[in-house]
Amino acid sequence: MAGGEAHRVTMEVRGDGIAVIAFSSPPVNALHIPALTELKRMHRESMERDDVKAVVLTGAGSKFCSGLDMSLVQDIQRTGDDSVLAEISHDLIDQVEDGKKPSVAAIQGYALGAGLELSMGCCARVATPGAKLGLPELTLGFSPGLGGTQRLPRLVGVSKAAQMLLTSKPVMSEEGKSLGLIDAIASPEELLEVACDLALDIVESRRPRLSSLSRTDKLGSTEQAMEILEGFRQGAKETAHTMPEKLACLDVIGEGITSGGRSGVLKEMEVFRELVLSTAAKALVHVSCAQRATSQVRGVTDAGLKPRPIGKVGVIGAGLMGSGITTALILSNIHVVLKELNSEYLQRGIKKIEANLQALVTKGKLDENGVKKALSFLRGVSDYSEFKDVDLVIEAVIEDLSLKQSIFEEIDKVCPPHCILASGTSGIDLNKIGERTSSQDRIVGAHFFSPAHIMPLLEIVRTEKTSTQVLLDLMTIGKAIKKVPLIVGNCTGFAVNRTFSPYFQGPFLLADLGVDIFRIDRVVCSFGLSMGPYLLHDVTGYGLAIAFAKEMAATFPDRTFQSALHGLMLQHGRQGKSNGKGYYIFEKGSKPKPDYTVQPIVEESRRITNLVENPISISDQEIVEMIFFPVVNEGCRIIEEGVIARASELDVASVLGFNFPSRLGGIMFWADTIGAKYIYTSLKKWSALYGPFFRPSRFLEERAMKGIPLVRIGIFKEVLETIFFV
Ligand SMILES: C[C@H](O)CC(=O)SCCNC(=O)CCNC(=O)[C@H](O)C(C)(C)COP(=O)(O)OP(=O)(O)OC[C@H]1O[C@@H](n2cnc3c(N)ncnc32)[C@H](O)[C@@H]1OP(=O)(O)O
Repeated sequence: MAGGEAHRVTMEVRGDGIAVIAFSSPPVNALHIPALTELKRMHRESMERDDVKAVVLTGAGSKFCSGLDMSLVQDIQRTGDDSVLAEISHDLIDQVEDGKKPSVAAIQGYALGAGLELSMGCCARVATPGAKLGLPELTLGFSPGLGGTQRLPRLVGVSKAAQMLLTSKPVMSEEGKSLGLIDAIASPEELLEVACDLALDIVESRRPRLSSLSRTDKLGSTEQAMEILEGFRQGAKETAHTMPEKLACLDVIGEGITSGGRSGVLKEMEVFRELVLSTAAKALVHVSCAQRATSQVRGVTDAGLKPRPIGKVGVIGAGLMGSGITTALILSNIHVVLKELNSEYLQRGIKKIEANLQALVTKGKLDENGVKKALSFLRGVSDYSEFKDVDLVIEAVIEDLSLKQSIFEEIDKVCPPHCILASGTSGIDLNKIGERTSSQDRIVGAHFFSPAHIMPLLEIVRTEKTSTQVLLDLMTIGKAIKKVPLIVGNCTGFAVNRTFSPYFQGPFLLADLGVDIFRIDRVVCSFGLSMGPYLLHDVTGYGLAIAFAKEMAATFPDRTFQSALHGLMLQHGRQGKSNGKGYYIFEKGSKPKPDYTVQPIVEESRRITNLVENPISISDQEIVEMIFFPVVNEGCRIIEEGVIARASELDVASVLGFNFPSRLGGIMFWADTIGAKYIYTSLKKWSALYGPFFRPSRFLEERAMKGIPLVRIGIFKEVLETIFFV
């Protein structure tokens, strides 16, 4: 949280001479300048006071600390000034470690990033059961900056420390205890008492006072330690071209081993500075902050309303989407009545749900008890009799307007008047879906991304009539099932599919210009997407793409490029993965292979479209640009039309809903790293050469001419300040 008032640090000196210093910055006790300044001041005071023998540092509430506040990280990135970090390292953590009196950390809930670093400065740590302890900085593109790379290896050994740092995975306090990171585990009720007792034990020499940075007992010999690091280095080298921070982090640990902890801390600061200011770190922090900012929606979360409880949900349709949505709901202990037309379809859907749960067991994310528990929240039905007490209905049938209209007409009658009526459509106009109901204010879109129990984005589509309460309720249930809810306006394709609609056209236009389709897939993968567009279409099937292309062409006839290729593929008996034959060949047990016998079909499409006489010759970079600049362009239209509230929301949507590389910061952030002017000029050139698909939007043109970025960086701070402090 940004700003000053929400941060509070208190000190209470107990009768036994222990000063309990508690810092509070809800909701996760992230550290920002005001809290750090207060913390430093109070710790210094505790060292000076005669009535204080030792200090216990703790977080207020049920959490210790989630690390440095993200808005502070963004401030450092914006100004390039990280002097504040050196101050914290020197004036706080070093003071905690080397001060006249011992300090003990009492950790509840979690200690992450700077939180764990602060606790490692203490001479002992007590944690609640299951508390998470970790250094997740590498997921943000930089390495720790407050001594974490030096103190962690000295507490848990080089191998475990390198593993924790490189994977960014936290350990629980129980493992932390066996590793030596934690000295004692205590229930939340006893935590403070145990920490105070431990502090007194140190004061009265019943326990040694240990300084993490001076310890060497867990490091082993220099040769052994360097050999361990070399092992990790070999693994990190494979990804070094995209993730250099892993190697840099290992170098910093190495510096501490060969030259001592102090020298390691200095090197760590230098590397932190370099990495935190890199484009990748800026991009990753931007996505993380933009994601958090989506939970503050003007006119919804600040409307003074309380979310209503959602105890029971009706899901209509047990196909791929319906079963995924149901899986997500029952995994979060929400009662679901799943409705299908008949028991055969229903059983098929329930099997899919069971398979979804078993896949989580295979991945180690759920155990058999968890499966049983989740299934106990599910009830399959084939009529609406059990819908009389549901709080929310999510319709997830096929994309057929008249079918959806009749379903909504029926649920409008059978469900209670407070029940939210949501459609899982991925693009049909919600006004049309709810046309035959008498309650437009409770109609809303709940667009999940497939597989719905895994993909984190939930696009909540509002019409002009959707009530604020309904939006708030759906946001709340979205969060409860671990989704990132994004409220968007109602238009064809909504925000995400509409923005990315050119991605379903551009690669086909390129093929019709003579660019090899397998090269297109390779280039898109090297750009950072997990799958190229042709393989994606094989996997998802062509039917959906053809239907969506028709819908886009009907709404935006002036700029939609329609390729004949999918239709031709179907005519030639190629359906993609579903029948094993598409652009790729699908064989059991092996990866999909390009099927070069598809070339005559691609040629046929080229002849039909007749865009150019001879195949064009372009570079890999131009392929990326010709595919993704039109996406940026459509995103600009979405922003201009107000379908989303902030450009950064498209970054979140592109990363979470479309797997756009987070290291590029999302589609609009990436566009800004290239520059609106270059994108505009390129689109203008291609539009003259290859048609209106590339025509630049007015918004892009305006930004290009005025030299204004498409996204306002630092959105997190700005949103929070607007909501909480203005
Ligand atoms: C110099 C140092 O080495 C550098 C650092 O310390 S960098 C920071 C490293 N720390 C991190 O990356 C931790 C990131 N946070 C998390 O992993 C998780 O938020 C958590 C485990 C702390 C809590 O998870 P959970 O309980 O599910 O809550 P979650 O929904 O994620 O967050 C709750 C709220 O806290 C906010 N928040 C979480 N971490 C934050 C942070 N570091 N700064 C600011 N706000 C934060 C979120 O915005 C969210 O706000 P909202 O209610 O308005 O949406």
